[in-house]
Amino acid sequence: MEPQSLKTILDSTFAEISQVREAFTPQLAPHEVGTITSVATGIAKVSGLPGVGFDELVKFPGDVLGIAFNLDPDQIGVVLLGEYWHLHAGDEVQRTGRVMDVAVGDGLLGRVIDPLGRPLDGNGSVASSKRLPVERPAVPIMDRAPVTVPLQTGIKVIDALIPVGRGQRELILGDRQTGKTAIAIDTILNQRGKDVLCVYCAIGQRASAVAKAVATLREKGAMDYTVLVVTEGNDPPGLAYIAPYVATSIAEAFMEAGRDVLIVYDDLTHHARAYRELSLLLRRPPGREAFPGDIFYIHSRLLERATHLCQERGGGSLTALPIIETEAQNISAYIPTNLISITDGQIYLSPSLFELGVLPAVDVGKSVSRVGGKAQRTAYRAVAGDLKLGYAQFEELETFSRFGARLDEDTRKIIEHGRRIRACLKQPEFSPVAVPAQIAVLLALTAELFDQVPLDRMTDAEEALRKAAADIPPEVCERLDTAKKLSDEDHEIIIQIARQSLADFQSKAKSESGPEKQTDSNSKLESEEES
Ligand SMILES: Nc1ncnc2c1ncn2[C@@H]1O[C@H](COP(=O)(O)OP(=O)(O)OP(=O)(O)O)[C@@H](O)[C@H]1O
Repeated sequence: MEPQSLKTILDSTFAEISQVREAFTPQLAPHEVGTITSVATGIAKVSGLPGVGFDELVKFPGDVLGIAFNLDPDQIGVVLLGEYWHLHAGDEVQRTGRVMDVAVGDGLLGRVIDPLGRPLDGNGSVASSKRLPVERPAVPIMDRAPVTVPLQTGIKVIDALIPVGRGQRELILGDRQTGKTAIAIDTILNQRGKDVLCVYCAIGQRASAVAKAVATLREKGAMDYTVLVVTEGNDPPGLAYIAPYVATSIAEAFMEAGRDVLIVYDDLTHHARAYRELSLLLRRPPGREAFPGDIFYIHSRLLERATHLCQERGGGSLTALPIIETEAQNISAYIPTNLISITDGQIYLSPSLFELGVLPAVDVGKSVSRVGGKAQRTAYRAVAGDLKLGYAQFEELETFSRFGARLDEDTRKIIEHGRRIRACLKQPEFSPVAVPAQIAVLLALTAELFDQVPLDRMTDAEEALRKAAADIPPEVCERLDTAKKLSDEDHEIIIQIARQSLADFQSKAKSESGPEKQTDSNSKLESEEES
């Protein structure tokens, strides 16, 4: 090599090195690291993180995350969001400088995830480009619109008597094993083809119950428009605590994109219990039933996020169906009363009706929908008043008649009519009924067409009428959806169809039984009275 060229090479190398040296600016990022002082069930106490913010995520060894919850001057209380068996006092804890967020968007549809967004369905990672914080302020009042569009549940008793509107919050409450989940799942199934997306949030449920819900949704083809956020009973309480907020952020993202969304929280009793556990471990002062003072706030903050957005914000809606489990039918316990006062109505499921086989076991007298009536379709409104009155009168007289009191003809008629209303409102699970079929059954009921059908044939008669409702002309079905009032002609068309389909049952009733047999139950009552 030429000496000249060697010098040139060395010069250029030195020039490059000095350029890099000049461009280099040392970046010292302060990294706050604290240490665990103690670990308990689902929480950890950490010292040495004085700058940590409220709700900030902190990272423990083994990539376990936690949320800074109690900020005391000398140490912080952290809610752990993962398995904590390997954590010990003295382990290092790092700040992350961010709050908890979750992946949102269409990529989540059909997926089953845990509250940290990790897939539980074995279908690989969730495809999503957008993330939203888990805790978000509710939509301001000026951006909200009144509830005007119905959310059909497909359950006759609810759509007719306790209607739910899109953007409403309707509580489902009842003792254990009374069919609360079944109502929520049926409502999700009924949204098939109705342009409503669903989010089902299972909180602290048994693994078998979750597996059953997932299997049902899958089998009935409801997964295409549903997201499931799942925590099981043996997960850390921190996961149960954040699960509904995560699910709500996922639902809100759809709502803000102008979609109608339904969210089910199954159930908030477990959520309240998880929060109580965390609060007691963090030594927050206990209040009524040992729940912390802010238990009302955590639920109201959650449910306030359900709303109907105004047109300027896209017109989307988020309907919430929170579920609460009562103990010994005590609906005036602390958490149920809180939730009743936060929501816009409640559907109460009675264990006594469940035992009698009246399913769904909705106690109409204790259930109410405060805003849904305004959103209800007019065809329902034409029948709902009579139906409610007839059913309420029946319930009152039914109890009375059990004492063997002598009943006059009018009273007997009310009781017999009421029994038929109850029979028509019965419905097996996972079989939502379409609007025209529901209207046909309800109109036939109020027109007293079922009153000549014997009670033991009511199930068949009702089914026959539902099938016959397929003959309602499409233009009439359309008007049932849109018309301001059910016209006399449409009313007559539906009644005619009902009359024809019930004729068999009625004539058989007459020919088989004659007048004596028709009043079968009456004679039973009379014989009871005489004895
Ligand atoms: N309409 C119905 N027709 C027939 N069976 C029903 C109906 N609704 C609910 N069931 C049955 O009742 C049982 C209890 O229902 P479900 O699990 O929905 O109740 P739950 O109140 O959510 O229970 P839990 O308290 O365990 O959460 C289930 O076996 C379910 O199949």
